[in-house]
Amino acid sequence: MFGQKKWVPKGQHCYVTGGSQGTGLSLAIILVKQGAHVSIVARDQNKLKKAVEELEKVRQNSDQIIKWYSHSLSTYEGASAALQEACQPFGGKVPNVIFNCAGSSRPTYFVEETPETMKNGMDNAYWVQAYTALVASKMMVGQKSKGKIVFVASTLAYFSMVGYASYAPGKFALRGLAESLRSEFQLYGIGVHIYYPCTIFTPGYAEEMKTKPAITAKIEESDSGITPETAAQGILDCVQKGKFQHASDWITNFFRSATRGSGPGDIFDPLRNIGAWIIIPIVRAYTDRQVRGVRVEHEEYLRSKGFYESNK
Ligand SMILES: NC(=O)C1=CN([C@@H]2O[C@H](COP(=O)(O)OP(=O)(O)OC[C@H]3O[C@@H](n4cnc5c(N)ncnc54)[C@H](OP(=O)(O)O)[C@@H]3O)[C@@H](O)[C@H]2O)C=CC1
Ligand SMILES: CCCCCCCCCCCCCCCC(=O)[C@@H](N)CO
Repeated sequence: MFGQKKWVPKGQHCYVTGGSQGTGLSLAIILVKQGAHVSIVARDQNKLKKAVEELEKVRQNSDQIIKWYSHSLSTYEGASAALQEACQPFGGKVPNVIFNCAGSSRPTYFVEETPETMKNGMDNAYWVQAYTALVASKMMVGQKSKGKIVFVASTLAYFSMVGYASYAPGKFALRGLAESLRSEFQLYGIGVHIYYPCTIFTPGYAEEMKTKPAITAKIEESDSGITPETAAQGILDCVQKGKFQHASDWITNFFRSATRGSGPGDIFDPLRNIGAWIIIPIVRAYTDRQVRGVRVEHEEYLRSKGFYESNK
C-alpha cells in the first residue's frame, strides 16, 4: 500500500513450515540470502539437516540464526512445541513472520476414500497450517508483536474437481480462516496474507503424481505449472506488496476474482470478473467433457479393483 514501508527480511526471524523441501525450502533460501534468521520445520530429520546445509551455503553473515525443528504440525501439540522451540534462540520472542508452507495431497476418487484418508486430507491441507496460526497468533498478541502470518493455499482453494475431495476442502477452509483472521487481526496490527499457487514442480508434486487418477492428471495438463522458486517469490510478494490474497497465474486469477470473498483484491478484479463470466463456463464445459469422456474406462477401473463386489 502507498505510504507503507516495504517489508525487508534482513534481521527478521522467519519461521518457515515445510522448509525442508519444495516451495518452503526455496523460500527459506531466498530469506537467508536476504539476511533473515530462518527456522524451518518439517517431520523428516534427514531432509531437515540437508536443507540446513543448503541454507548455510547462502548465509550472508555469521549472526544469522538458521535452525531446524522436527515436529508433525498437523496436531496442536506438535505445532505448539515446534514454535516454542524456535523462539528459544530469540529469548522466547515470537518470529516476525510465520510462513505456512507445509501441506500435501493424495489425490484419489472420492468413492475410494476412507474415513482415515479423508481425515488425513484435512490434516495435511488445513490443520497443518491452522494450528501453527493459532499458536503463533496467541504468542504475537501476548507479546504485542505486530507480526505477519502467511498461508499457502492452492488454485484448488477456489475451485475443485475429480480427485481432490480430500484436499480441496482443507484449502477452501484456509481461505475462510485467512478472511476471518484478516478481519480480527486489525485489532492487533498483525498482517495476514494468503497465496494461491497452481501446480508447483516439487518433490511433493512428484509424490502425488504416483497415485493421481489419470483423469485428474489429464485435466491438469492445461496448467503449465511453476518452479518452487517462482512460488516462493510469489509468497514473498504477498508480504512485500502488502497483498492479502495473491495468485500465481492467469487461470487462478480468474477463479480468484470470481470467488474472492470479502478480502481485498486488486484493481483489475472487476475487469477479470467480466472475463471470468465468459471463461469459467468454458473451462467447466471443457473439463466436464473430459470427465464424462472416461466413464467407460472408469467403470472398468472400478471393476478391476473389485469395487462393485465390495460396495453393494
Ligand atoms: N506442488 C504443488 O503442485 C502445489 C502445492 N501447493 C501447496 O504448497 C505447499 C508446498 O507444497 P510443495 O512445495 O509441493 O511441498 P512438498 O510436498 O514438496 O513439501 C512439503 C513440506 O511440508 C512438510 N510437511 C508436510 N506435512 C507436514 C506435517 N504434517 N508436519 C510437518 N511438516 C509437514 C514436508 O516435510 P515432511 O514430510 O518431512 O514433514 C515438506 O517439508 C503445500 O501447502 C501444498 O499444499 C499448492 C498448489 C500446488
Ligand atoms: C480452456 C482452459 C482449460 C483450463 C482447465 C482448468 C485447469 C485446471 C488446473 C488445475 C490446477 C491445479 C493446481 C493446484 C494443484 C495442487 O494444489 C496440488 N498439486 C497439490 O499438491
